[in-house]
Amino acid sequence: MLHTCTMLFQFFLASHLLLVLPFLFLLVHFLRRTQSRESPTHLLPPSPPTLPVIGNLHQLTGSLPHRILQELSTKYGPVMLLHLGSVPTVIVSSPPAAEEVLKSRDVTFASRPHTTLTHRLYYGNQDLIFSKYGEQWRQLRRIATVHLLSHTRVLSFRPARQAEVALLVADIRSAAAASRPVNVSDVIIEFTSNFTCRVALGRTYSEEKGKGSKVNKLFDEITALLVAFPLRDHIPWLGWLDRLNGFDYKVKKVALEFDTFIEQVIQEHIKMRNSNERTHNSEDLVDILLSLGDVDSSVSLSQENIKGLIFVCSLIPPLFFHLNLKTYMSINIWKQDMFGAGTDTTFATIEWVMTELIRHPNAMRRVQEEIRGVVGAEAKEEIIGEEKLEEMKYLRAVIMEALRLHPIVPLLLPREASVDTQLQGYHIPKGTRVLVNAWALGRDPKLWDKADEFCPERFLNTSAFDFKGKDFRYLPFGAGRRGCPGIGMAEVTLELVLATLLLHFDWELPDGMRAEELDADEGHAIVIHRKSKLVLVAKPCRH
Ligand code: HEM
Repeated sequence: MLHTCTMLFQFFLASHLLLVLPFLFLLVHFLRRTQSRESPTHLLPPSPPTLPVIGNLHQLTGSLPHRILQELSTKYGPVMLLHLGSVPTVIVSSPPAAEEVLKSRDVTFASRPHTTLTHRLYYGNQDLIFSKYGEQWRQLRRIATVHLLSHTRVLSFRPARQAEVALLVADIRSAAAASRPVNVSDVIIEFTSNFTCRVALGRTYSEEKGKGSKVNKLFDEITALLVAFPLRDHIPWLGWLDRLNGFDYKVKKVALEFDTFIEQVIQEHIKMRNSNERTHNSEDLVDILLSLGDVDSSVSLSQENIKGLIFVCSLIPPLFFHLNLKTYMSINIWKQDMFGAGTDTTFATIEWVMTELIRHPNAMRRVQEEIRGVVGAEAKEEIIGEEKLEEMKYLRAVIMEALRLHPIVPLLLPREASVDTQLQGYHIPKGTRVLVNAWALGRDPKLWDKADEFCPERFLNTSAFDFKGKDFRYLPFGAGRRGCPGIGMAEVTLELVLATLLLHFDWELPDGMRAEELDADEGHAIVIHRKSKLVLVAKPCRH
């Protein structure tokens, strides 16, 4: 009896379900349509058509990514969704959208995506640049701003800065005396790498027999990996191919060798600290990191944190630069990654400023007059007093304008939405990557008068812009809580080097080349350098 009842009930239920299901289906469909029409909360940003598996990757070839993305955004809008393989990536290229990412929803977008390489080379992302937003990042950021890159610390590096600037001037003088053109790119990279090496490690390793070539080889391997394209990061289901083609093995091997090297640097510093056998006068960044626990009880750093901080504070790249500059150049520095947060960026900026000044003789004349006027009688001295830099307003405007046209990290560093959120009314699912196209913002004719022209005057007599991202049209150092913490260090280095070069020398193009013939092509990289090296003739100036 019970069995019959159950059968009848099941039949009844099934026949009703058959009637009810189409109705339910229509209801859900209707609700969905009403919701998407009435509220934009589930509307994704516009997107160019995608191909299966690779998404929009095929559209990113042929030119530089920031230029391609700028062109696409004129068609698809300032908040545009691309699929890089299977990775949803939003590109932002208007001031209100940038402000939402970097200011009003800063916390939501404060994480960085992790990739195979950053995870394995950057100590499981236990560094500052690639840390997810959270307690670990907060602690590392505090250490960087309070202990490593504070105003007082930047001042304390003055002797190292001045000593290296003196060597730079001597180098250029000797080229001028021999009537040789100066390879400005080479001398500037040597300066920035030597300076950072002094500040960071307090010494160089170049003179150690045998070690140089071993470390060079390691660096060759890292560079090769940095320009590779791990499938796992963009098309995860093909990740097994990374194992099959040996990529995973190489990354593991290089990460291990690299760790052994950093470990050795740390051990040398510990030994020196214990025995008081310091070979240099002031503390370097490794010393500071190692003694942090003694001076700040709130700091607790793991070995991985220390190594990660050493790694990102540009302590390693300059070392390699120093070990063998020629090898470094020959293995193609132009393809370097953000590996040298401090070194590479400062070097590339100086190169662009000199390029624009040579192409604009009026601006060159004006900035030289300013510098020579401010320095006055002191001009006989080789090195400018750093307190004089404050007075060089036009020089600052020149640097700002060069960075508007050539923001050397044109897409900033990638961010990631840590929860489902909104951006300019569009729905942004958790995990979406976000790139802010600072290059497009700086060149937008709707935002700037004569947007493609070099015109430093636009930054004179105005306090509307700064390097911290006060105005979202101008973001060469990013903005918000993940904005660049090295601005203070970069500013003084850039100003001192440029003021010195422009004080002591008049600059010309070689072989009768005309200013309009000098190219300003950009190389392929995350930090954008000139494509070719900048070679100029320096004529010592008697003031
Ligand atoms: C002209 C020189 C420089 C430029 C143009 C520059 C630019 C940038 C940019 C665009 C970012 C990403 C910001 C964002 O995502 O909003 C960044 C981050 C960073 N920069 Fe710089 N930078 C320069 C020099 C330096 C120096 C000298 C250092 C330190 C020695 C440094 C250390 C860092 C670090 C650690 C981060 C990551 C911060 C974080 O994720 O919390 N930078 N920089």
